[in-house]
Amino acid sequence: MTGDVVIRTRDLTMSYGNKRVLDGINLEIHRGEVVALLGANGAGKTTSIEILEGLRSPTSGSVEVLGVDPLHASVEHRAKIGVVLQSWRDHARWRVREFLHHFFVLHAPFRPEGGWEVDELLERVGLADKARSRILSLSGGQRRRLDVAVGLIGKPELLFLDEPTVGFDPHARREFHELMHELADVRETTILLTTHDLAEAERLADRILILHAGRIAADGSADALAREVAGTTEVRWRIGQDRFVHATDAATRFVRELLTREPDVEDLEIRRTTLEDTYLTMVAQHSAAAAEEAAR
Ligand SMILES: Nc1ncnc2c1ncn2[C@@H]1O[C@H](COP(=O)(O)OP(=O)(O)OP(=O)(O)O)[C@@H](O)[C@H]1O
Repeated sequence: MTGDVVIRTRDLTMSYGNKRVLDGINLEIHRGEVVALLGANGAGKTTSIEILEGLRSPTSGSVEVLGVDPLHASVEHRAKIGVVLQSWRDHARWRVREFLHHFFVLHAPFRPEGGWEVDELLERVGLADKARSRILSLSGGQRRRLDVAVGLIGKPELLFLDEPTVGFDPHARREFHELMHELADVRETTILLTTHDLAEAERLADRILILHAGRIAADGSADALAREVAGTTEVRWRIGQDRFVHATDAATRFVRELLTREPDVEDLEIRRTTLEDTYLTMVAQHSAAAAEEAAR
């Protein structure tokens, strides 16, 4: 992680009334990183993103996004940031191309080198054949793709995506993932996304953050987190009536030695630890640690 710091929070807290949602978040995200923010419903993901976007004022702590406090950012500064929020915008009678063109014009004064053309972007999000359709005639997934296009039109340096692929069919999801990889790898766009789809997080993100009980319960690549919990791979086998399971980082060597040692092995299964396994284990560990701390 050598790039510039694009997002920095120090001791960030957020309460709604007397309900503490974020409880001292310290975070640095670097240029070109793709970071997935995970957590249960109500964990504070949207709240965090809204604070980083400058839509919400935190209770305490400091926030810097592209070097400035997002609450006091200029229009020029905001133009460097693309946003795909959870909520739908209500522009039912607009036509798809007209709608995207509207945002293109808004961004025009700040247009960076190599920005998207409207038709090029419609093509990339798979809406070229819907360019003249009214927004009200789009399916949920198509509407979501248009939201993504609106977030991208200014060629942002930083992209916030709140559950971007809800309603996407598998094909659209695959194309979206390819586009995100291209943005991060070729254009060095920094991406912070929330998702409940852990397979998507694993596929897309260099780095996973798990938000739990107002704190960052885990921070690392999917592989590194899996290693923290146990091994990255689970090996299962049976000898006679007895069943065995072993977590390891070196599955091939382990299996080779096992078969040499135990010629009667049957039902051998090798299963990579998924992010879902890691997530559930880490949240459980964090809950137990928090309960222990509260009891002290
Ligand atoms: N404007 C608000 N006023 C009061 N409480 C709020 C407000 N917005 C969010 N909350 C509460 O803050 C907590 C965090 O909400 P937030 O929407 O940030 O969670 P989330 O992690 O994005 O959840 P989800 O996965 O369901 O989208 C929840 O308990 C929610 O009820």
